[in-house]
Amino acid sequence: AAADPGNPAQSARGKPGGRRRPDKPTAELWTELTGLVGSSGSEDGPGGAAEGRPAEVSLEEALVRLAEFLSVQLGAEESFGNSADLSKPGDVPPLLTVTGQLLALLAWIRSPRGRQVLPQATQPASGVQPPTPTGSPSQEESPSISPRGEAQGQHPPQLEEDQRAWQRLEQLILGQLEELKQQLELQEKELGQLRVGVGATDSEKRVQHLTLENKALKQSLSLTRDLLLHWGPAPANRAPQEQEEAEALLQLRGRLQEAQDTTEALRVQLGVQEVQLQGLRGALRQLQQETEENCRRELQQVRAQLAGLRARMASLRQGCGDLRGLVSTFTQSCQGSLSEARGQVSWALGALSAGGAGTQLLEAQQGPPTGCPGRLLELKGNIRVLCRLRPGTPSNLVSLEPGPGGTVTTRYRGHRRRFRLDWVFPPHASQEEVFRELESAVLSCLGGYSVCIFTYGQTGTGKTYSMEGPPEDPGIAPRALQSLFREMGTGGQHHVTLSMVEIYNEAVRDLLAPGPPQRLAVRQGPAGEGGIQVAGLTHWDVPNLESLHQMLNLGRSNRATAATAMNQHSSRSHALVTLTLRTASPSSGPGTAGTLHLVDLAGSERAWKAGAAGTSHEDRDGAQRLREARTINRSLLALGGVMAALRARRPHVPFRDSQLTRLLQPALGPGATAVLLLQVSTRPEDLGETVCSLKFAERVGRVELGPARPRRAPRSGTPSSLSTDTPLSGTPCTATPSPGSPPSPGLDSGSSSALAPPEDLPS
Ligand SMILES: Nc1ncnc2c1ncn2[C@@H]1O[C@H](COP(=O)(O)OP(=O)(O)OP(=O)(O)O)[C@@H](O)[C@H]1O
Repeated sequence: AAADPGNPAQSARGKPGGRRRPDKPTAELWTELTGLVGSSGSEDGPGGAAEGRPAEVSLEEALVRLAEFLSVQLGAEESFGNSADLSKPGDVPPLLTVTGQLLALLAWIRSPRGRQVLPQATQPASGVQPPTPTGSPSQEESPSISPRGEAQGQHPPQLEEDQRAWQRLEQLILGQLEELKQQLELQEKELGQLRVGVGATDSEKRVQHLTLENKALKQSLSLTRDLLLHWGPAPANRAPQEQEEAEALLQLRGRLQEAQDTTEALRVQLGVQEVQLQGLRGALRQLQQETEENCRRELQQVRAQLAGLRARMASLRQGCGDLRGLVSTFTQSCQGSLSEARGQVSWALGALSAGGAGTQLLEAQQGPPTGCPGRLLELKGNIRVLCRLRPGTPSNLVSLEPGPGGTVTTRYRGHRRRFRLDWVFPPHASQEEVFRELESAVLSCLGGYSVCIFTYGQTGTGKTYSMEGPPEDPGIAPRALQSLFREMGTGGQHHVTLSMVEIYNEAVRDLLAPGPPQRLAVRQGPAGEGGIQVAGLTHWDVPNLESLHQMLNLGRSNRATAATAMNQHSSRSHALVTLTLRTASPSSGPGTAGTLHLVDLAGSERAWKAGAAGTSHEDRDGAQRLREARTINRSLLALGGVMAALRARRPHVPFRDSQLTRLLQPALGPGATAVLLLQVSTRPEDLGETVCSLKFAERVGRVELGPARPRRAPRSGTPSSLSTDTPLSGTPCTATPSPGSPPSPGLDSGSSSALAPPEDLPS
């Protein structure tokens, strides 16, 4: 009350009709109260005794006035709309609580027991009449709050009534105490809830509220204690009461302290929980991130595994297909071998029955070769890759280990790469050495095998040199023909035919046609029979080696060549020479039809390097070279695609992508034997293309065509040069000249005038 002396007066002034006593304004009550405080204290108090009042005021009187003041104060608060909701124990204002406690104290003082304990304290020490507390907070609750003087002057029935009222009040106060207890319990419960962990902000507010309440309670209690100390009975008489009060106070203080401690502990706990909560939130966030990350990673792994499984499944499927192919190839090979054996047996039997016993051995020796070399090749299903290095300035960027299973090592753009090939010929290797390695394959044609030898490489690396060679040092083709004719001897057991075409700017031209070369149409053979047909292609019977050389020279001269920056006599086309060797079959059994394809591919080249970059109308030659280079590269690319498909054993092989691959289809079919002679340059400026060529050759080396098997000769019709499966039929072919007759009038002279290239070909 001493802490805020101004407010009571102000609040009382604005509400004259409240519970406040009309004849005693709040200011007056306050003055009285402060006067009491001053008078009850020491003499240096704020002047109560100095105003002439008696020095002693009874405790009861003082409490009555204090209660009166507080009740007026409560009334004022209520009138300003600050009325508390008494149904909620937590909302009971401290002022009401203190007032209630004061009233309880007063009731106790006025009770018989209180009067016994405090006989003097309830009596005013002097003759001061305390004011009548008619404006007490609740007339019903405290009917007997009246000055002690009045009580003394009352009649006995009135006294009894007072006592009953006091008892009621006592019960009421006890009820209030019970309520307070309940409040405390509720607070404890709330604190418990807070402990459980309600929202941090609400909890803090609640804690602050409770702290304030505790503070107010503490203040009210200390005020009560002060009042009790000041207005209590004399030390001698007050001892038991003081002790009791002190105990009660101690209890209250203890409870207060407890509540404070609890609050403090709760606050600390809340702080800890907050920190823990923050930590948990952080951990949760981190956990979420980690989980997301893990999920993402696992998803990626699963996807990768799935992709791997798919790839594996695809490869397994492919492997299955390959296996099926191998099985069928094996079956076919067995059947082929069987029929070959049957043919040989029947041929031998026929020979035996026709001739005498003395000639048996000789004829057996002159019979169809058993094809031992071919049988050796049968075991190698792969395309064989031989590599020949062009003579030139030695470079330390290309090194080699020559011989069978040799290697070529390149150092290109800081990468060292080693390529292993079936055979590596050093730059100084002779034409003879190269052919020796191919001879067995060439001779296997006599046993009915299909053999294809093709040269591949960058322009100017010696493909034509290796295939044709100069007259003084012939290459593979002349040597092969010579070897074949030597092997065949003069027995006339074989029927040899020859055809020769070139593919220039994707046009197929007959290099041995008796007249100007015509563009020929390439078609797929009849459905189910396989193979291809070249309509109008001339097949020449070759009676002897001399005629064969003449024909080859003629075809070679008809081939399109031109001078480029890389090669003075660069072949601008792919040339295919096809030699068919049919055994003159005995009447009792079928013969064989071997085929030898000799393919001199045009060189792969970079347009700018080959000096073929001209595009202007004036530079017609340059434009022509550029066009040639483009078609050459495109067809070589198609050949690479075919090789890749064959190597991967894809069900579809893109033979139709270019004329070159279409014509090579029979030569690269199942059961055929193919040999690639790779020509490379060791010049540093050609290193890029050397590496590309070696890579291509390495890939080709992995292509499996299946075990080689001989072919049976067709019963009739024109021999098939480009399709070993099916004879050319449907479109009539050019009449085959009779054996021994020259192919054309100009053939003997070797002139190309009779078979002059068309106007669009370079002369
Ligand atoms: N091993 C070799 N020994 C001697 N000379 C060679 C050898 N290889 C190539 N040459 C020479 O190199 C030049 C080019 O050779 P060739 O015409 O055969 O190359 P190419 O690869 O056929 O070129 P293109 O693809 O342009 O037709 C020729 O003059 C040839 O004589």
